[in-house]
Amino acid sequence: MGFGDRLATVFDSVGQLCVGIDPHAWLLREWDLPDSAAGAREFGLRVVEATAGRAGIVKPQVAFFERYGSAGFAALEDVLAAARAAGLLVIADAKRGDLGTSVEAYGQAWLAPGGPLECDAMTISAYMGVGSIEAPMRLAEQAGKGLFVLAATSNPEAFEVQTATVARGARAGRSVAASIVGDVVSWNKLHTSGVGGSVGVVLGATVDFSAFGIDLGELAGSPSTPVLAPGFGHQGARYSQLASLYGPAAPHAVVSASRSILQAGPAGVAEAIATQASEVLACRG
Ligand SMILES: O=c1ccn([C@@H]2O[C@H](COP(=O)(O)O)[C@@H](O)[C@H]2O)c(=O)[nH]1
Repeated sequence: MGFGDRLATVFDSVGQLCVGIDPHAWLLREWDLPDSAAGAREFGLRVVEATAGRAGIVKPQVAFFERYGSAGFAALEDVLAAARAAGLLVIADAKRGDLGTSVEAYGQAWLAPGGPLECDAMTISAYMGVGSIEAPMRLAEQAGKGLFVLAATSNPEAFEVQTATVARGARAGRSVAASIVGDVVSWNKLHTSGVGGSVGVVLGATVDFSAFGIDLGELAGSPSTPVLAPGFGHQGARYSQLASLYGPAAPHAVVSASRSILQAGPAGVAEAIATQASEVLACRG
C-alpha cells in the first residue's frame, strides 16, 4: 500500500495528531534526564510508549539527536525501531536537500527498507529545484514510503524566500511555495495509483496561505496530497483552527505538535497526547 493510503488508514483509525519527539535540552532537564544521547534515547522511547494506542504518528526531530554525533544516531535508531514496532507511522524530520545524486543517498538513508534509519516518511527540501528530489520521490513510490517537501514553513523568517516569484518555466509568476505545491500535486497525479499521494508538502499552521498564492483545493484532488502541518501549540496555532486554516486540505493534514505535548513531563505526557488527539478528532475537517 502506498504512503498516502497508509496515512489515510491511520487517520481513520486513530486520528490526525502527530506527536513530535524533540528532546530539547530544557525538556530533558524537566524530564529529569541527562542532556546526552542516552537521555534523548530514553526520552524518545518514553514518548513512543505514551503515543502507542493514543495517537498514530510520531515525528522525531533528527537535529536533537544529531547534536550528539554517532551516539545520537544510535539513540535515534533505537527510537525509530521502537516506534515502528509499536505500529506507529514515523516521519523523520530530517529536512535533507542537495543535488540529485546526493539527495538520492539521503532518500536511501531514511526510506530504504531494512536500513538502520528506516522511517515511513521524511521531510525534504526542494529549494535546489523539485527535479533534484526525483530519486527519493521514485524510491518513496516504489517502497510505499512518503516524503514531505518544504513549501510554506511555519517560521516567519521563511516568508521572503518562499513568497519570491518564480522567474521562468511552467510556473513562472507563482510564488516559490505555490510552485513547489503545484509540482508535488502534479507528481502525485502522474505517479500515484492510490487515493492518497506518496509525496506531501509542509504547510505551517502559522501561515496565511493566500499570501503565497497557494490553492489548497489542489491538495484535495484525486489523488490527494498529504500535508505536514507543524505550528500547532507552542507556535500559536490552535486545533480549533484546523478547518479554517487548511480548508479542503484539512482532512489530509498531519497535525503536528511537539513542545506543547512534551512539556507535560513524563508523568503527564500520555494524558496530554490522549487529550490533544481527541481535540484534533473533534476538529476533523
Ligand atoms: O515548517 C516547519 C517545519 C518543521 N517544523 C518542526 O516541527 C517541530 C515543531 O515543534 P513545536 O514544539 O510544536 O513548535 C519542530 O521540530 C520544528 O523543527 C516546524 O516547526 N515548522
